[in-house]
Amino acid sequence: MNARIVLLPGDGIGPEVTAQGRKVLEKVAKTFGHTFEFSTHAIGGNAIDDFGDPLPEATLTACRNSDAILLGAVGGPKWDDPNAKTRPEAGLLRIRKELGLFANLRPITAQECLIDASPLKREIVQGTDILFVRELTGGIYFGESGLTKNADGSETAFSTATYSTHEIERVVRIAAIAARQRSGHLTMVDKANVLEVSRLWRRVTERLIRAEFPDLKYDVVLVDAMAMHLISRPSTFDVVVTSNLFGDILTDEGSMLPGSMGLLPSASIGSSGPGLYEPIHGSAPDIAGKGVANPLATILAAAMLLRHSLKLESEAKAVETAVDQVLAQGFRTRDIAPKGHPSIGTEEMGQQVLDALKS
Ligand SMILES: NC(=O)c1ccc[n+]([C@@H]2O[C@H](COP(=O)([O-])OP(=O)(O)OC[C@H]3O[C@@H](n4cnc5c(N)ncnc54)[C@H](O)[C@@H]3O)[C@@H](O)[C@H]2O)c1
Ligand SMILES: CC(C)[C@H](C(=O)O)[C@@H](O)C(=O)O
Ligand SMILES: [Mg+2]
Repeated sequence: MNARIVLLPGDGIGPEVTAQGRKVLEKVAKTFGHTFEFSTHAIGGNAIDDFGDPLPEATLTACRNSDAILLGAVGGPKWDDPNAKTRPEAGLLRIRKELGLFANLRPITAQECLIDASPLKREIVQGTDILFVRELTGGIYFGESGLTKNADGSETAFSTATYSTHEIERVVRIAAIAARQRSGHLTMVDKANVLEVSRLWRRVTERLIRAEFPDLKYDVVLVDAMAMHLISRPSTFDVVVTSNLFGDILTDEGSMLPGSMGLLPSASIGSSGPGLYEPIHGSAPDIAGKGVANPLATILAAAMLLRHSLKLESEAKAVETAVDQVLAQGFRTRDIAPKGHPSIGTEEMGQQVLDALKS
C-alpha cells in the first residue's frame, strides 16, 4: 500500500526516539512491499522558536492530509516560563482537538522478561495486560479557565471540567468494543462521590453498557482507589476507560508495571481521519541529547500506527514480535537495565529491532 506518514519529532528526546520509529517503518515498507512517504514538521518548543507558534499552520495542514502521524514529545525547561504567551504543550493539545482525536489507547502489558525491571514485586506485576482508554479532547484540559486579580493583589485561578453525554458515549463505546475483543471486562474510573461531571460519566456509561454491551463484565472504581489498585492488583483489570486528566495520571503510574515510561506507546484516534501515535512519555530533558532514551515506546507506537491507521495487522505484529525478541535476548536501555546489567543506547536498540524484524 501507499501511505503518507507525518513525523513530528518535537523536543528533547522526541527527535532521538522518532528517528528509530521512522527506521522501523522504513524497514516494514521494504520487507512487506509498501511505499511510505514521510514528511517531517515542527511542533512544540522548537516550533515556538522557529515560527512563534507551537502548532504552525503548515504542520496542521500536513497532518490533515496524511494517513497517520508519529509524534515524539514536546516541552522542556526552555519554554517553562509561567508568563510565556504560549507553551509547547498547547500545540499538542491543539492538534488532538483539531483532528478530533477523542480516544487515547494506552496499552500496559508486563512482558515476562521485563518483570524484574519493575519496581513492584514479580507476583503483583505478573499477568498484567491492561488497555487504558483515556478521553482526550474534553474535560478539565479544555474547559473554561481563567485568572483574576483580587483587590489585595493576590490572584484566583480556575479550570473547569466539562463533559457532554455525547463526548462520554463515544469514548466509552470505543472502550467497550475493545473489551469485547479482549477479556470482556470494562472498568470505568471516576470521582462520582464528589464531582458532578463524574456523576454524568457514571449515568451515561451505565446506561450505554446496559443497552449496547450487556455481555460485558462492567464495574466502576473511584480514581483515588484506582491509584492504589493499579499497583496492588493490576492483573485484575482488562479495559479501563476514564476522563482526560485521570487517564493522564494513571497511565504514568501504570508505566511502572512494565518498569519504564520508555516502554508505553499510545494511539490517539477519532471517528475518521489520520490517527496520532506517540509514546506516553515526555521530552525527558534530564536525558535529552545523551543517546540513552529508550526508543521502544515510539517503536511500539509505530506498530499501533500500522494496526489502527493503515490496517496492516501482520506488519504491526511483526514489529511487536521483533521488540519482544530483542528484550528476550537481554538487550536493555539504561531505564530497564537491572543493576550491573550492561545497557545499550537509543540507536543500538533501534538497530536491534531492525535486525529482528522479519515478515
Ligand atoms: N506527549 C508529550 O509530548 C509529553 C508527555 C509528557 C510530558 N511532556 C513534557 O515533557 C517535559 C518533561 O516532562 P517530565 O519530565 O515530567 O516527564 P517525562 O516523561 O519527559 O520524563 C519523566 C521521567 O521518565 C524518564 N523517561 C521518559 N521517557 C523516557 C525514555 N524514552 N527512556 C528513558 N527514560 C525516559 C525521564 O528521563 C524522566 O526521568 C515537560 O515539558 C512536559 O510537559 C510531553
Ligand atoms: C504534555 C501533556 C499536554 C500531555 C497530556 O497531559 O496529555 C502528556 O502528559 C501526555 O500524556 O500525552
Ligand atoms: Mg502524560
